[in-house]
Formats: sequence, C-alpha cells, structure tokens
Amino acid sequence: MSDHVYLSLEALTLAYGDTVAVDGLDLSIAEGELITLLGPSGCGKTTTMRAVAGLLKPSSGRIMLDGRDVTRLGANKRQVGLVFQSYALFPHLSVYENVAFGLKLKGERGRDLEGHVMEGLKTVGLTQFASRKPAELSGGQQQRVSLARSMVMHPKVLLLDEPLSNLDARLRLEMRTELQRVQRETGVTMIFVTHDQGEALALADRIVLMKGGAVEQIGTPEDLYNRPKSAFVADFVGFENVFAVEDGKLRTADGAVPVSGTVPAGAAALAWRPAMVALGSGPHHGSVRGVSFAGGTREYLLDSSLGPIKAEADAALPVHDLGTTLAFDLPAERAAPLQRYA
Ligand SMILES: Nc1ncnc2c1ncn2[C@@H]1O[C@H](COP(=O)(O)OP(=O)(O)OP(=O)(O)O)[C@@H](O)[C@H]1O
Repeated sequence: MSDHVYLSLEALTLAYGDTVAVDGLDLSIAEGELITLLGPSGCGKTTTMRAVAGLLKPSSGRIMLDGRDVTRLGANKRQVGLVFQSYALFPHLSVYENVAFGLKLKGERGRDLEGHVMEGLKTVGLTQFASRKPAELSGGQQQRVSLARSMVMHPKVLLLDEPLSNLDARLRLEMRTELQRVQRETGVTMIFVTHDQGEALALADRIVLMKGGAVEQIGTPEDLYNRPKSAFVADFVGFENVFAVEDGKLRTADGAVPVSGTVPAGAAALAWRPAMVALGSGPHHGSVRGVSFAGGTREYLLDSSLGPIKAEADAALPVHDLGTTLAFDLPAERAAPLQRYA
C-alpha cells in the first residue's frame, strides 16, 4: 500500500430530486488500501459507490482517480469494478464464459483470453468449476465468480456493495477471509460497503463511518473501536452507555449525576461498553429488566434512575433474576471520552 492519494472524493454532493443523499463528502484513499464504508441504512453508502463507479452524476464536487479528474467520465471508461450483493451472473453462461465476458468485449481472444480467465478463476480458487453454470454453484462460489469477473478486468478500484449479505454466517466469514487474501495478493484498491460493524472492523485498513451523507469519522478499526469521537460513532461500535458531560457531571434521566473519578479535560460525553460497567458495587442501582446469554458473558439490561444501562458479567457467575436490584458504577477511568455528544 502506498501513501500517496490514489482516489479522492472532494466535496462530493449527490441528490435524487430534493433528497440530498451525499452532502459535501471528502475522502482520500491510497493505492492498495482496503476501505470500508460503514453506516446505518440511508446514510449514502450506495450513492457514494455509484458516483465512484460513474453510474450517478454528482450535483457538485470532484472525483480524482490515479491523477485524473473522472467526475464526468462514463462508467465504462473509469476502470472501476463493481461487485454487488446479488451476483448478477449470466445464468445461461458457464463460469468460464461469465468471467470471459468483459475481456471479450475488450477484444481479447485465444490464448490471452484463456490465460486471463483461468488466472482469475485461480485467484478465487474456482478453476475446477470453470464449466459449471451459476445455478450449480453455492452462493459463496457464485460470489467468487463475480469477484473473478471483476478482477480479470484489472480495475483501478474495486467497489463491493454489501457483497456478503446474501450468504449465511459461516460462508460470510469464509468469504471475508477470501476477499482479504485476494486484496493482499493483488494489491487492488477496494472500497467495501457494509452496515455490519464486525465485518468493517475485521476487514478494513481504514473505516469510513458515514452519517447523513457525510463522513462522521475516518480511522483504523482500532481508532474507531477505542477512540470514537462522537456519541453516534460510540453507539455504532458497541458503547451502549453514553452520557453527555456538563460541568464535570453526567447528564442523565435523573439530572446531573457526579462521576466516580476524574472526567478527562475537554470530554463532551463519556461512553462505556457493557463490559466497562462495574457491576455488583457502586453508588447507582438498577433493576434487571433483561438478561441475555452470550457465550462467555451474560448481558444485563438494567432500569436505573440514570436511564437504561447495559452491563456485562462473566457467564460463569450465578445469574441475576429479572427484577433483582443490582449496584453498579460507571468509573470515569474506564470510559471513552468523546469530543461531541451530538
Ligand atoms: N433512486 C432514489 N430516489 C430517491 N431517493 C433515493 C434513491 N436512492 C436512494 N435515495 C435516498 O438517498 C439516501 C441515501 O441512500 P443510499 O442508498 O445511498 O443509502 P445507503 O447508506 O446505501 O443505505 P442502505 O444501507 O440501506 O443500502 C436515502 O435517504 C435514500 O432514501
């Protein structure tokens, strides 16, 4: 992966009629980077991808790719590959023919064509399936064909829009590893759209978390996971207890509540994952409204005067029944300090 900017979206704005779907988006991506676009439904992920692919014209802003302004360039001239959630394979063509399709349109024939198709199938581990029809393959295998079909065109950027969402949990994991391997081996720049934070954290060199058509936070998976900037990001990466800070106190359903320990200077809010809540002792109390078993841990939903609290305990410990009152604390030193509450 190189450091210089390879793809940049500059103040990109896209609208469908009166609906502004992407609003002044700025994003710089290095060559060979694997970026995930993460965010809730409707935040503009697909629209951004369609703009990069050349399928939608921006209302304003610029897209630069490999030193060239491609904002007004047609989709077929951009060398941008696309892999969708639906595999969009030609059902009547064999795996080989599906992968060969784009290369043939480019005029490839004979040995060159065969070499490139087989190389593409080898990259995704499907050489032995070359003569099958898509319907004779599993969902994961079909998605690999889709990937091979894009990769043989040697795209400058490969866009993947929720490519794993049609697969079951085990296949999803397998394909996630496979995608990572293909990306590392080929060094292709990838933008991967997902609304699954686990997938984004596992795959990405950097995550772009979007909100309302703009970037809310960009960073490595570790950055977002450990150092969310806002309550929106914190909530997205699993900090389920977030309180605004005012005059060194927590703003809660019960008014201003003192925090145990010292609030870091400049924190506009504090966020605790369920595992960061000290359960069993402390100045606050909550009644158990829900318990869920999560393998090694048990998660408790507590009704407290501060508002609802999610806390976690070792599953080996005796279970607390619904209605039991438990003491807890939200220690400042365990919390992630946020720059913004809103
Ligand atoms: N063809 C369209 N016509 C009008 N509005 C649209 C159209 N496509 C998308 N939108 C709107 O644009 C906004 C962004 O949509 P987009 O599909 O980019 O979001 P997304 O983040 O990809 O969502 P999801 O995760 O649900 O796919 C939404 O408010 C959506 O309702």
